[in-house]
Amino acid sequence: MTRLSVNINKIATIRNARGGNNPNLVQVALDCERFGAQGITVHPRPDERHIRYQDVLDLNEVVTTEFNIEGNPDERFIALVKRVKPAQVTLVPDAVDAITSNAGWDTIRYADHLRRLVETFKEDGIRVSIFVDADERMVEGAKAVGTDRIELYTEPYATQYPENPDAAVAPFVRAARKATELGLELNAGHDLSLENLRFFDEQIPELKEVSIGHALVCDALYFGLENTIQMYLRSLSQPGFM
Ligand SMILES: CC(=O)[C@@H](O)[C@H](O)COP(=O)(O)O
Ligand SMILES: NCC(=O)COP(=O)(O)O
Repeated sequence: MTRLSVNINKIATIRNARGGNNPNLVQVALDCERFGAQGITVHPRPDERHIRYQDVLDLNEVVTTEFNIEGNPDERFIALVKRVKPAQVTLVPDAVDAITSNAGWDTIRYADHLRRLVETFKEDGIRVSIFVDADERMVEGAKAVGTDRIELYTEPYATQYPENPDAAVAPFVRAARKATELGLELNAGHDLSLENLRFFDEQIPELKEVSIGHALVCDALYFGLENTIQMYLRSLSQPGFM
């Protein structure tokens, strides 16, 4: 079964556009859960352009599904995650000026750094996931630093999917098999959408969780949030939806 974690960054983007509290991020998170989401993902960035650090504290008071905090593990992020102790932290190697995440970790080059981070979060009982490209060497490197899970960076899949779905998914299938062989659990995310999600999930039965934000919020403009979440759930292997 693949679980759906809704990334609510873009809800915060809209709220911040006017400086007030509309839409109310906490209420949207609660509604996502009510509409079937099995997790809430946030990705605070140092400039707080969407999710603010205070949002993470506020959400932690109310989220009852899996709370997943993604981000670049700078000092402030580490302190926040250790304070909140979410179900899962996803480590993402973002450049400070990146528009969005655009690559996975080089788990070999940064092995010592990642090993220390994994240890510090595991001390607090937080499940750790490392964001990686669909590259078997990077999966092996992730295993070597002690992570529980990896999250496959799916933007390259999403880009190639319209022209050649089989070729697009092939490296992800290989990376997923490698992860399973090594005993690593598997998440995926970035640019997954109603167009490309079902095929990805069908080809990778090992998948535990997808986190989806940008496309889901765009779809919600047309279909409404409740319908949209149900449509994404129907694209995944879910008991009751198959
Ligand atoms: C790690 C990942 O792929 C997503 O969290 C993505 O980076 C979303 O961040 P933005 O909403 O800032 O684009
Ligand atoms: N980890 C990926 C995520 O949370 C959402 O990415 P996107 O759907 O906004 O591209």
